[in-house]
Amino acid sequence: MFASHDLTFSYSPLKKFAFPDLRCDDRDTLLILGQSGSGKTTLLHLLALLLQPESGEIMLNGQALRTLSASQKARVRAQELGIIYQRAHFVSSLTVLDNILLANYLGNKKQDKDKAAYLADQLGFGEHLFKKPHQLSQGEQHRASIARSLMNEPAVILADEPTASLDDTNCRKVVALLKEQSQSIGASLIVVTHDQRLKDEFSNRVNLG
Ligand SMILES: Nc1ncnc2c1ncn2[C@@H]1O[C@H](COP(=O)(O)OP(=O)(O)OP(=O)(O)O)[C@@H](O)[C@H]1O
Repeated sequence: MFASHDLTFSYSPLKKFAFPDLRCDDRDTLLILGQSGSGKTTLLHLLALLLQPESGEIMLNGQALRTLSASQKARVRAQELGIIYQRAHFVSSLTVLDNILLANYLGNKKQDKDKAAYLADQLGFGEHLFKKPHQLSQGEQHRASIARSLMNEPAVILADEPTASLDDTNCRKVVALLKEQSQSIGASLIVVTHDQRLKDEFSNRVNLG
């Protein structure tokens, strides 16, 4: 179970955020909707332990995460969190496959090429695995980053606008795959988005305004 309580954060004295409490059980989903600038990415980065909250707590299966050391946070991030960033970040000199396998390497797990190939096929970019990231379209790069986030069977999948650059067909496919994966590995799935198409796909929703 993944939850946050009383999370606050500020970039400056003029820009303060107080986020609603969140809770997402294993195999459950949570959609966080908000307009551009409402703080969706900020919240996702807090949950991903990439930003330090001013106050409040983040709990994963009963463990408080806010006060972990930097190296403990890095371990949780690499092993327990599958993060899909708004913009995909890849090592440009490596193939798409090796970029996906990097998740295993960083999580200190065995590199699983079969799993990478399976996810790439499911996400519709199987024929691009041996290309360099810049040779893929934005949508394909985004799907590659989704595959990378799932490689270590994380306890929590955190997705920032996972469907923003996708047409309706691929949007449905990506949502279905994220749900199917979170079900099969027992993960909590948390999606932040302004994409109103996702409203009907998730029963648990929080609005950031
Ligand atoms: N590093 C930063 N320094 C200062 N202000 C920032 C920083 N990052 C974001 N902000 C501000 O905080 C607010 C929320 O940003 P955030 O990226 O979390 O919004 P968002 O809801 O994800 O928006 P979008 O849908 O456009 O990506 C914005 O007004 C933004 O300008």
